[in-house]
Amino acid sequence: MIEAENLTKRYGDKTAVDDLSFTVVPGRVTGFLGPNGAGKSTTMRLLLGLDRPHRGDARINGVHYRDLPEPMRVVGALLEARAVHTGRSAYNHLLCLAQTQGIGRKRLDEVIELVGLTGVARKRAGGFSLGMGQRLGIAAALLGDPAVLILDEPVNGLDPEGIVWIRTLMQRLAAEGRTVFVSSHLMNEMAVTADHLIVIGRGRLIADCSTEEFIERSTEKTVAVRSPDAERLAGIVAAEGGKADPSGDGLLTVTHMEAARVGELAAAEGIVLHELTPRRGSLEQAFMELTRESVEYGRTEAPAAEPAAPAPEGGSR
Ligand SMILES: Nc1ncnc2c1ncn2[C@@H]1O[C@H](COP(=O)(O)OP(=O)(O)OP(=O)(O)O)[C@@H](O)[C@H]1O
Repeated sequence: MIEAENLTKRYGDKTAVDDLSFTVVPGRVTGFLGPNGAGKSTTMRLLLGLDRPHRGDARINGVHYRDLPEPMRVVGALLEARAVHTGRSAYNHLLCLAQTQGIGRKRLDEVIELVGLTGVARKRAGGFSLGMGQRLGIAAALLGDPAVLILDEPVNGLDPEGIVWIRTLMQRLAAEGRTVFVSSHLMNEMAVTADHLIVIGRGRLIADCSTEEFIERSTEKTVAVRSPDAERLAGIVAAEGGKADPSGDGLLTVTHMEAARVGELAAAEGIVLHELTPRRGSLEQAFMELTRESVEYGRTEAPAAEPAAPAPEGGSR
């Protein structure tokens, strides 16, 4: 469990984290979202005792990070600005870390295998690609078999296969009962990875709820209706308080009315439907909507398009 209580951190006259309180519970993946400069990395640094808050408190499993006797066995972390500029091999890099906490070579081999670096473990880590460096960072985070994981942008630099791999790994770690707290700016990815979201803007809490609820709350639901008699149906929907926008080819986008009601009205009037699909907004839309006020640099254009995340295995989130 991770607990942040009234966390506040200032840099000069800039308040990076502003009276932030939240709890991250075990057994699910909790996504940490916020526009650039919202304070995500600062919050993670505060949780990990790498920075001192001006006010408030951060605890991991009830204890301040600095008071953990063997921190790597309790919390594993991957920080965004990690960069392994080392002449050491990946194996030796992990071995040094393991030795500081009395972690054996068996576990070392396990994590190297787990992150898929077995073939390159003896190669110089400094020459690794961004994606391989990311895997090495994740291996380091997992070394102590910790119950809590704090991962800052773990999918950064990973290819699509790597992204699915880290998603599956995070979900598995959470299913094992661990606390998994992960920041990302890839909304589609978070939508299929995280069960719960903590969203911040300008250092303040904006939302702390399930991913479903976040999308539900912040985007308008629509219904896609296709009918050879779209024009007449649009009039009927409008007369009943809905709004139907035609977009050609017999397609209407209906708002302010549930799909069931549209179907009932069509049936009552003997209007044939070729499609009736409830649609909900995307996490990206919800995020843009909720954080509009708190984008730090007054950005007005949409963020760079993100490739759609493939559906998770065996899930529909
Ligand atoms: N060491 C520092 N000195 C001065 N200002 C800082 C420092 N670290 C962070 N900040 C400022 O604090 C605010 C929060 O930064 P932080 O890196 O925590 O945000 P973030 O949500 O992680 O952003 P991003 O998504 O861009 O990584 C920003 O305005 C940033 O410029």
